[in-house]
Amino acid sequence: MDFQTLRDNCPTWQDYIHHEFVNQLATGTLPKQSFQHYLKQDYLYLIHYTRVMALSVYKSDTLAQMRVGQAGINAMLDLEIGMYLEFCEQWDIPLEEVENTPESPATIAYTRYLLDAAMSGSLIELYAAIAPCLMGYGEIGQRLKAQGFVDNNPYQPWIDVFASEEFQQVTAQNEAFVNELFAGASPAQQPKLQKLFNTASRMEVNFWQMALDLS
Ligand SMILES: Cc1ncc(C[n+]2csc(CCO)c2C)c(N)n1
Repeated sequence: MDFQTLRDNCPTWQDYIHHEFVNQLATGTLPKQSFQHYLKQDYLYLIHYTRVMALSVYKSDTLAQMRVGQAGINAMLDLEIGMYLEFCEQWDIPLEEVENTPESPATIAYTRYLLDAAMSGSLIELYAAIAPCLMGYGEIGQRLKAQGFVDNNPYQPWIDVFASEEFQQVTAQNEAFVNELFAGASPAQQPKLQKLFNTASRMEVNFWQMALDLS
Protein backbone atom coordinates (compact mmCIF):
# COMPACT_ATOMS: atom_id res chain seq x y z
CA MET A 1 0.00 0.00 0.00
CA ASP A 2 1.20 3.51 -0.79
CA PHE A 3 -0.10 7.04 -1.22
CA GLN A 4 -0.32 6.77 -5.01
CA THR A 5 -2.58 3.71 -4.79
CA LEU A 6 -4.91 5.43 -2.31
CA ARG A 7 -4.97 8.52 -4.55
CA ASP A 8 -5.64 6.57 -7.75
CA ASN A 9 -8.49 4.62 -6.14
CA CYS A 10 -10.12 7.67 -4.59
CA PRO A 11 -13.31 8.64 -6.49
CA THR A 12 -13.21 12.34 -5.50
CA TRP A 13 -9.47 13.11 -5.83
CA GLN A 14 -9.84 14.94 -9.16
CA ASP A 15 -12.84 16.91 -7.82
CA TYR A 16 -10.58 18.05 -4.94
CA ILE A 17 -7.57 19.05 -7.07
CA HIS A 18 -9.62 20.62 -9.89
CA HIS A 19 -12.32 22.23 -7.76
CA GLU A 20 -13.95 25.40 -9.06
CA PHE A 21 -12.55 27.32 -6.05
CA VAL A 22 -9.03 26.35 -7.13
CA ASN A 23 -9.74 27.22 -10.77
CA GLN A 24 -11.07 30.68 -9.83
CA LEU A 25 -8.10 31.21 -7.52
CA ALA A 26 -5.77 30.42 -10.44
CA THR A 27 -7.49 32.84 -12.81
CA GLY A 28 -7.85 35.52 -10.13
CA THR A 29 -11.64 35.61 -10.58
CA LEU A 30 -12.54 34.23 -7.14
CA PRO A 31 -14.78 36.67 -5.22
CA LYS A 32 -12.89 38.29 -2.36
CA GLN A 33 -15.54 37.20 0.17
CA SER A 34 -14.97 33.55 -0.75
CA PHE A 35 -11.26 33.86 -0.13
CA GLN A 36 -11.85 35.65 3.17
CA HIS A 37 -14.31 32.94 4.22
CA TYR A 38 -11.76 30.29 3.28
CA LEU A 39 -8.95 31.99 5.25
CA LYS A 40 -11.01 32.24 8.43
CA GLN A 41 -12.24 28.65 8.22
CA ASP A 42 -8.80 27.35 7.35
CA TYR A 43 -7.35 29.10 10.39
CA LEU A 44 -9.83 27.08 12.47
CA TYR A 45 -9.00 23.95 10.48
CA LEU A 46 -5.26 24.35 11.14
CA ILE A 47 -5.81 24.55 14.89
CA HIS A 48 -7.60 21.19 14.87
CA TYR A 49 -4.99 19.79 12.49
CA THR A 50 -2.36 20.68 15.12
CA ARG A 51 -4.36 18.67 17.68
CA VAL A 52 -4.30 15.71 15.24
CA MET A 53 -0.50 16.09 15.00
CA ALA A 54 -0.33 15.97 18.80
CA LEU A 55 -2.27 12.69 18.69
CA SER A 56 0.22 11.38 16.11
CA VAL A 57 2.92 11.71 18.77
CA TYR A 58 0.73 9.80 21.21
CA LYS A 59 0.08 7.02 18.65
CA SER A 60 3.73 6.67 17.64
CA ASP A 61 5.71 3.47 18.21
CA THR A 62 9.18 4.93 17.60
CA LEU A 63 11.09 8.09 18.46
CA ALA A 64 11.50 8.77 14.73
CA GLN A 65 7.70 8.78 14.30
CA MET A 66 7.32 11.01 17.36
CA ARG A 67 9.81 13.49 15.88
CA VAL A 68 7.82 13.69 12.64
CA GLY A 69 4.75 14.61 14.72
CA GLN A 70 6.81 17.07 16.76
CA ALA A 71 8.09 18.74 13.59
CA GLY A 72 4.50 18.93 12.34
CA ILE A 73 3.32 20.61 15.55
CA ASN A 74 6.23 23.07 15.45
CA ALA A 75 5.59 23.94 11.80
CA MET A 76 1.92 24.65 12.56
CA LEU A 77 2.47 26.70 15.72
CA ASP A 78 5.62 28.55 14.64
CA LEU A 79 4.86 29.13 10.95
CA GLU A 80 1.68 27.98 9.23
CA ILE A 81 -0.96 29.41 11.58
CA GLY A 82 0.94 32.70 11.75
CA MET A 83 1.09 32.77 7.95
CA TYR A 84 -2.70 32.39 7.78
CA LEU A 85 -3.13 35.21 10.29
CA GLU A 86 -0.92 37.40 8.09
CA PHE A 87 -3.03 36.51 5.03
CA CYS A 88 -6.13 37.44 7.04
CA GLU A 89 -4.59 40.82 7.86
CA GLN A 90 -3.64 41.42 4.21
CA TRP A 91 -7.17 40.53 3.16
CA ASP A 92 -8.74 43.03 5.56
CA ILE A 93 -10.03 40.61 8.16
CA PRO A 94 -9.55 42.04 11.66
CA LEU A 95 -7.89 39.63 14.12
CA GLU A 96 -10.90 39.85 16.39
CA GLU A 97 -13.13 38.65 13.56
CA VAL A 98 -10.79 35.74 12.76
CA GLU A 99 -10.71 34.66 16.38
CA ASN A 100 -14.48 34.92 16.79
CA THR A 101 -15.50 33.22 13.56
CA PRO A 102 -17.98 30.40 14.19
CA GLU A 103 -16.97 27.11 12.63
CA SER A 104 -18.84 26.24 9.45
CA PRO A 105 -20.53 22.84 9.23
CA ALA A 106 -17.95 21.71 6.63
CA THR A 107 -15.11 22.70 8.99
CA ILE A 108 -16.66 20.88 11.91
CA ALA A 109 -17.32 17.78 9.80
CA TYR A 110 -13.79 17.60 8.40
CA THR A 111 -11.83 18.42 11.56
CA ARG A 112 -13.86 16.20 13.87
CA TYR A 113 -13.63 13.37 11.37
CA LEU A 114 -9.84 13.65 11.43
CA LEU A 115 -9.79 13.84 15.21
CA ASP A 116 -11.98 10.75 15.50
CA ALA A 117 -9.75 8.83 13.06
CA ALA A 118 -6.73 9.94 15.08
CA MET A 119 -8.22 9.03 18.46
CA SER A 120 -9.83 5.72 17.57
CA GLY A 121 -7.29 4.34 15.07
CA SER A 122 -3.64 3.38 14.69
CA LEU A 123 -0.91 5.74 13.47
CA ILE A 124 -1.32 4.31 9.95
CA GLU A 125 -5.03 5.11 10.01
CA LEU A 126 -4.33 8.63 11.28
CA TYR A 127 -2.00 9.25 8.33
CA ALA A 128 -4.44 7.71 5.82
CA ALA A 129 -6.98 10.28 7.02
CA ILE A 130 -4.62 13.27 6.79
CA ALA A 131 -2.90 12.19 3.55
CA PRO A 132 -5.32 14.17 1.31
CA CYS A 133 -4.51 17.29 3.35
CA LEU A 134 -0.77 16.59 3.44
CA MET A 135 -0.33 15.84 -0.26
CA GLY A 136 -3.27 17.53 -2.01
CA TYR A 137 -2.07 21.13 -1.65
CA GLY A 138 1.32 20.14 -3.06
CA GLU A 139 -0.36 18.63 -6.11
CA ILE A 140 -2.53 21.74 -6.53
CA GLY A 141 0.55 24.00 -6.31
CA GLN A 142 2.36 21.86 -8.86
CA ARG A 143 -0.65 21.84 -11.19
CA LEU A 144 -1.10 25.64 -11.05
CA LYS A 145 2.61 26.18 -11.72
CA ALA A 146 2.56 23.75 -14.66
CA GLN A 147 -0.43 25.47 -16.30
CA GLY A 148 1.27 28.87 -16.00
CA PHE A 149 0.38 31.84 -13.82
CA VAL A 150 -1.79 34.77 -14.93
CA ASP A 151 -0.59 38.37 -14.47
CA ASN A 152 -1.79 40.56 -11.60
CA ASN A 153 -3.53 37.77 -9.73
CA PRO A 154 -4.47 39.00 -6.23
CA TYR A 155 -4.23 35.38 -5.04
CA GLN A 156 -0.68 34.87 -6.35
CA PRO A 157 0.95 35.17 -2.88
CA TRP A 158 -1.17 32.24 -1.63
CA ILE A 159 -0.47 30.21 -4.79
CA ASP A 160 3.28 30.92 -4.47
CA VAL A 161 3.39 29.31 -1.02
CA PHE A 162 2.08 25.99 -2.34
CA ALA A 163 3.86 26.11 -5.71
CA SER A 164 7.23 26.92 -4.10
CA GLU A 165 10.18 24.58 -4.36
CA GLU A 166 10.34 24.48 -0.56
CA PHE A 167 6.71 23.34 -0.19
CA GLN A 168 7.14 20.77 -2.97
CA GLN A 169 10.08 19.32 -1.03
CA VAL A 170 8.07 19.15 2.19
CA THR A 171 5.29 17.36 0.30
CA ALA A 172 7.78 14.85 -1.13
CA GLN A 173 9.17 14.20 2.38
CA ASN A 174 5.66 13.71 3.72
CA GLU A 175 4.88 11.27 0.93
CA ALA A 176 8.05 9.27 1.64
CA PHE A 177 7.16 9.11 5.33
CA VAL A 178 3.56 7.97 4.80
CA ASN A 179 4.69 5.41 2.21
CA GLU A 180 7.09 3.94 4.75
CA LEU A 181 4.22 3.65 7.22
CA PHE A 182 1.69 2.31 4.66
CA ALA A 183 4.20 -0.34 3.55
CA GLY A 184 3.63 -1.94 6.95
CA ALA A 185 -0.15 -2.23 6.44
CA SER A 186 -1.58 -5.72 6.05
CA PRO A 187 -3.90 -6.49 3.10
CA ALA A 188 -6.76 -6.77 5.62
CA GLN A 189 -6.19 -3.14 6.69
CA GLN A 190 -6.32 -1.68 3.19
CA PRO A 191 -10.10 -1.17 2.79
CA LYS A 192 -10.14 0.80 6.05
CA LEU A 193 -7.24 3.00 4.90
CA GLN A 194 -8.93 3.65 1.55
CA LYS A 195 -12.18 4.55 3.32
CA LEU A 196 -10.43 7.06 5.58
CA PHE A 197 -8.60 8.58 2.62
CA ASN A 198 -11.78 8.77 0.49
CA THR A 199 -13.81 10.42 3.24
CA ALA A 200 -11.12 13.02 3.95
CA SER A 201 -10.84 13.75 0.22
CA ARG A 202 -14.63 14.23 0.08
CA MET A 203 -14.33 16.61 3.05
CA GLU A 204 -11.68 18.61 1.13
CA VAL A 205 -14.14 19.01 -1.78
CA ASN A 206 -16.80 20.19 0.69
CA PHE A 207 -14.32 22.62 2.25
CA TRP A 208 -13.69 24.35 -1.10
CA GLN A 209 -17.42 24.33 -1.81
CA MET A 210 -18.14 25.92 1.58
CA ALA A 211 -15.84 28.80 0.63
CA LEU A 212 -17.54 29.27 -2.74
CA ASP A 213 -21.01 29.13 -1.19
CA LEU A 214 -20.06 31.22 1.86
CA SER A 215 -21.79 28.51 3.89
C1 LIG B 1 -8.67 22.27 4.39
C2 LIG B 1 -7.19 22.23 4.18
N1 LIG B 1 -6.64 21.09 3.70
C3 LIG B 1 -5.31 21.03 3.54
C4 LIG B 1 -4.50 22.09 3.84
C5 LIG B 1 -3.01 22.03 3.63
N2 LIG B 1 -2.28 21.75 4.84
C6 LIG B 1 -2.75 21.94 6.07
S1 LIG B 1 -1.65 21.46 7.26
C7 LIG B 1 -0.54 20.97 6.13
C8 LIG B 1 0.78 20.35 6.53
C9 LIG B 1 1.79 21.37 6.85
O1 LIG B 1 2.12 22.13 5.76
C10 LIG B 1 -1.00 21.20 4.86
C11 LIG B 1 -0.25 20.90 3.62
C12 LIG B 1 -5.13 23.26 4.36
N3 LIG B 1 -4.41 24.34 4.70
N4 LIG B 1 -6.46 23.30 4.51
